[in-house]
Amino acid sequence: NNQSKLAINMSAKQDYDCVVIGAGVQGSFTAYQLAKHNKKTLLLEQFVLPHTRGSSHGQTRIIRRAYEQDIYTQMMGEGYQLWAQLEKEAGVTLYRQTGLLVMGPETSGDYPLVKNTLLKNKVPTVILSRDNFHQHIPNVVLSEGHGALLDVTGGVLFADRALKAVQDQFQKLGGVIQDNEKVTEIKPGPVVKVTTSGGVYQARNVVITAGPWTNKLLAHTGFQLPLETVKINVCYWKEKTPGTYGVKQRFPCFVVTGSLESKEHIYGLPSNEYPDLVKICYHIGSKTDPDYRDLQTDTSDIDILKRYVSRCIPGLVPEPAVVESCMYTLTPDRHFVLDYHPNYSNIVIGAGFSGHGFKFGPVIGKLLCELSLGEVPSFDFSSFKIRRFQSHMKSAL
Ligand SMILES: Cc1cc2nc3c(=O)[nH]c(=O)nc-3n(C[C@H](O)[C@H](O)[C@H](O)COP(=O)(O)OP(=O)(O)OC[C@H]3O[C@@H](n4cnc5c(N)ncnc54)[C@H](O)[C@@H]3O)c2cc1C
Ligand SMILES: O=C(O)[C@@H]1CCCC=N1
Repeated sequence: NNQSKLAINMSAKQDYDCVVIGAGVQGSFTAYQLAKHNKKTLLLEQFVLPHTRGSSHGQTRIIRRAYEQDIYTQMMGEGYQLWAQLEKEAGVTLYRQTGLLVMGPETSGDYPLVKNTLLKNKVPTVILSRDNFHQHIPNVVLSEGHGALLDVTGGVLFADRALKAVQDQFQKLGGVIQDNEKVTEIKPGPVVKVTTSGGVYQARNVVITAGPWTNKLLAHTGFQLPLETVKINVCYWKEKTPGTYGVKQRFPCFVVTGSLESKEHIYGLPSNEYPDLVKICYHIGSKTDPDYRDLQTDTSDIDILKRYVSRCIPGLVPEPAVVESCMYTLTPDRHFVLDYHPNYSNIVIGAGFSGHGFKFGPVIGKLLCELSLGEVPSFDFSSFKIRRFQSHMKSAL
């Protein structure tokens, strides 16, 4: 019976080269890379897969090279190649090029930084003038004082499909996924002991990619990162005329960048996953505990979105037709954490993807794998090291 199976599992320790904790986009790509390097790898997930309770679910995500900082634009150079490689290996389409429309205060905040990064890194870009904006992007109103450009490489990633593809490839390479197994204890040491609701595992190396639950897991190792988890209301808005903002009509993904004066921080994707519904979200959420996400009921973001939609996207009904939930795990500077655990060099942490990590999944998986194998990382990850938070950190002991 189940009880005795559990008793047998709990007593028999199973050995792996590496245990990856958390089967979101980052853990799944890390496990896949480790298996590609012939490492005996276990990917643990607390929920039954696929699930909708973390940060990687949903049908779509934006992919883009448009960023304020060179490092992300450059990382995505390799990112696109690795996405294409997975598409080829798995025989599925994961990326649809739509372009990414960036709009924002022309001379302040993030817009001029993004423009500069794109041009400096020679990313195919079209700068739109106020005069020709309407001709290229009908049915969107460009706010007064805003500039607009198109990152031609931008588009949609089919997120759920991508997660399944990378997990399938991992298993084809001999990797093991145990879902519905929550990690309840991590005992660091030269061989790390990982206890779950279903068994006990040992590995020379562990990678923690637990998204919003990262600090709950790190508490077992006596360490905490300065992370904040927020809930995002994922809103879908109905087209007044079906197809006006459709992926098939090549309506682009878009981002409205903020500045000190205008705190819009809004982004959207063409209608695709639900017929005639355009996904538009606010990039700032309200603090939540991932185990009680649905108790966070703040909807002030939806009020901001309603005003924006009615002012700038006149072809949509300014009331969301569908609202789903997702979470960001924020660092104070909104940059990722990709590093060794400060006290245990055989535990690697990938966390704090701050609401923009999906597109980087293949690159992050590669880097976390390299760190775990003790290899020299293939790109300079100094911006992502934990020591930048020295003043924020506190011990959980
Ligand atoms: C609304 C929304 C829109 C976004 N849009 C974009 C976008 O357009 N483009 C983009 O690039 N990024 C976007 N992102 C960000 C991106 O989706 C995230 O950065 C990324 O999914 C984070 O992945 P993760 O693997 O770190 O976390 P998660 O997906 O949360 O994975 C962590 C996993 O760890 C598991 N876990 C936790 N604790 C345990 C435990 N004790 N035992 C076992 N398993 C455990 C969890 O169940 C979970 O499955 C968006 C995010 C949201 C919420
Ligand atoms: O990461 C992305 O591209 C999106 C859009 C901007 C805000 C967050 N996620």
